Formats: sequence, structure tokens, C-alpha cells
Amino acid sequence: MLIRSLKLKNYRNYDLLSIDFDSHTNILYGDNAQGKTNILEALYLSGTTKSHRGTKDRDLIQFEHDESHIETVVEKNGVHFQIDLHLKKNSPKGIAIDKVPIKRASELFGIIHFVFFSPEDLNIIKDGPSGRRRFVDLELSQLDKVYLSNLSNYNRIINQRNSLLKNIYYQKNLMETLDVWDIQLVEYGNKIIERRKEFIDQVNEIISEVHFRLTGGKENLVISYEQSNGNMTLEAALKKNRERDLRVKSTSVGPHRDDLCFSVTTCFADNLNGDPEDLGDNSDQNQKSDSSVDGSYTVGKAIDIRRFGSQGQQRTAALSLKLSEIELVKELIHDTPILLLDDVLSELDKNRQNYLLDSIHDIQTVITCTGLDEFVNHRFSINKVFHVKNGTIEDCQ
Ligand SMILES: Nc1ncnc2c1ncn2[C@@H]1O[C@H](COP(=O)(O)OP(=O)(O)OP(=O)(O)O)[C@@H](O)[C@H]1O
Repeated sequence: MLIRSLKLKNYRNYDLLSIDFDSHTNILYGDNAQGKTNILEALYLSGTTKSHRGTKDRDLIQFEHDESHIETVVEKNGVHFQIDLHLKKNSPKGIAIDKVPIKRASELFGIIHFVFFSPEDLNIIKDGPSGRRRFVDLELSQLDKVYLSNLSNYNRIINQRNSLLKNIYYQKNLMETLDVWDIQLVEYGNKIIERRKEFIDQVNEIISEVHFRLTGGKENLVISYEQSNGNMTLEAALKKNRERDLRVKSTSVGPHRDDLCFSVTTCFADNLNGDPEDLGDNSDQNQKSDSSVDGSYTVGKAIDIRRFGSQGQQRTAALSLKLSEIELVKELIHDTPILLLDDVLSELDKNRQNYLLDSIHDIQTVITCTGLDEFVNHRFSINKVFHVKNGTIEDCQ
């Protein structure tokens, strides 16, 4: 799949924009706050109907306007599709495929798939659980229609249950209705947990090798899904926490409180084979404890890098996660997704930049940056360069 073109009208800081993309590497460069990320956001919106920044539609519309238009032409299996989004200040957005209006965003499924990579993604392990849940939800919402529908039902139920918990404080007779919400919460919650676990299993099949190579053979990385209900069933945990929920007027267990754990084991190689270009900057972070000897290297104790990892270790694991996401999406959709790289290169050291650029040479990519030095230094082949300046674009090649 490829993006061929994008047109914007009254979107963020663009009055009018028309841009044709190359099928390989496209660079948008310019100073800060000129509108580079706005273009990536508009592309992402045309595939998912949502802003990657979580911005509401009304804030995407250009100041002092009531409506905005995004028109994207994509190509899939040699066939062109035109996706139109019509954002309105006071009513839901209109979406059309080839000028035929669609009712549900899920009808866009399968036409286009984006992987968005921003500097915030590099902090996914260091920051709190909400970013990690968001990562899974954003990806699964593009991969799985049923998941998207279960998630929106679940979120609706959580909102209803939380407002009920508040109202019970004033109207005790409402207590009887709590069971009805709990039954539905368990039904959708379990479906979400099951699908997330399956997704994490799929990521694990890829990430261990990616991470091993990225750290020059020094680390193994495994992700596990952590349920807020621990070993209890969701139903039992809801019952157990009911008193507390009523007191704090909020639902304390369920997939909206779950997390991902990132465990790293360090490999102490006596005679490490392969070609560890030394990417690791955290070799002394782990204590050599509880070691067991496995062939030519010794494996240290697993540590939870959310709590005990060095910053470098956390960022490398985050890069492994993103690279694995790209690989997994490729496998699952039997096509290459489109990669949107928002000023990520400047956040990485030379070796990791190299690794990332090498990994994406076969994917259509739109990259934002403030300068072109990184690409020149890496002799990375660029197919199209656009200079972004204050809501206008100049085609440089
Ligand atoms: N609704 C809106 N209407 C008009 N302009 C907007 C709107 N929302 C944001 N902007 C403007 O868009 C610009 C920011 O654009 P963007 O986030 O794409 O910057 P950028 O070029 O990616 O910058 P950086 O390199 O700092 O990330 C700012 O000038 C901001 O004022």
C-alpha cells in the first residue's frame, strides 16, 4: 500500500495544501512549529479517523473556521482509493471512500495501515502504563475491527459505571443497577484482555531477535501482559473491589488499568559469536546474579526495566518494540504499512539511527526533521524532500 497524495483545507496551520508523495522516502524538513507533524497527523487521521495526539476534531480545524477537509489518495494492489474526511466544529465528522459516504470508521479497515513513530514512543517504557495501553490499543484498533468495537463498548461501560458510582452516593437505590454494568464490563473486558495477550505473544515472537541484534547480543527482551486483577478472575476482582470503587467513585480493576511489563536478561558472553556492533550503552546495569550457563554465554537475572532499567536500556527496548510492530504488521496484513517518523532520528545515537534506517528501506516512509544532516551523514537515499515553512510547502526535488 502507498499514499499517493494529500490535500488539506483549513486544517491546523494549513489554509490549502496539496502534496504528492514518492513511494519510498519522503522528508518534510523545517524549523519548529511550522506544520510538519500536522501533515503526519492528517495522514494518520485518514487511515484511522483519529489524531495520533488524541486531539479532538474541533481543535484540528483551523482557528476561526468551522470546517476542515482532508483528501488522501492511497493505492492498494494497484487500485486507487480516495478517502475524504470532513471535520466539523459542532457535529461528527463525515467520511467518504471514493466519494461514497461511510457510516462507520471501521469501513476504512484494510485500505491503509499506518505505523506512527514519535519521540514520545521512545519514552513508552519510562512513562506510565497509559502510554503502553495506548500503544496496544492504537495498533489493535487498526488490525482488528472486532477489537475496535469491543474497546469502544468497554470504554462506554466504564464511563457509565463510573458515573453510576458517583450517583449512588446520592441515590442509594441505584445500587441495584451496578450488577448489570458489571456483567457487561466482564464480558467486554475479558475479550479485550484475551486479544491484547494474543497480540503481545505475537510481538514476543519478533521482539526477542530484534532486541538481541539491536543490543549487539547483550540482552534478551520479553514482554508480558499484567492484569490489574492479578490472578483473580475479572468478575471476582470487581466484587472484591466494589466497596473501594464506591468509596473512590471509580472502577479500579479491568483492562483500562492493565499494563505491559518489559523484562530484560543480560547475556554475559564469554565468546559471543555474531557481529555485535556495540549498540548497548548499559552493559553494567544488571547484576550478574542467579546466573546459569547456556552454551557460550551466561544469562543474568531478568529485571523489570520499567523500574530498574537505565534510560538507554529503556529507549533501546522502545525502539525494538516499534521495529517489531512494523514487522508484525507486515506479517499480519501481508503488505507493507506506511511509516510516519516524527522527528525520531534526532533522538537516537548514530548506531540506532543506522539500525532504524536500515530496517525501513523497503517501506514508504514520511519523515519529519529540522535538518537533513542525519540523512546525508548516513548516505540514506531520499526520494523526495519538502521544505515546510509556516503552513506552506516547497517541493525541493
Ligand atoms: N487549529 C489550529 N489552527 C491553526 N494553527 C494551528 C492549529 N493547531 C496548531 N496550529 C499551529 O500549528 C503549528 C504547529 O505545527 P506542528 O505541530 O506540525 O509543528 P512542527 O513543524 O512539527 O514543529 P516541531 O518541529 O516543533 O515538532 C503551530 O504554529 C500551531 O500554532
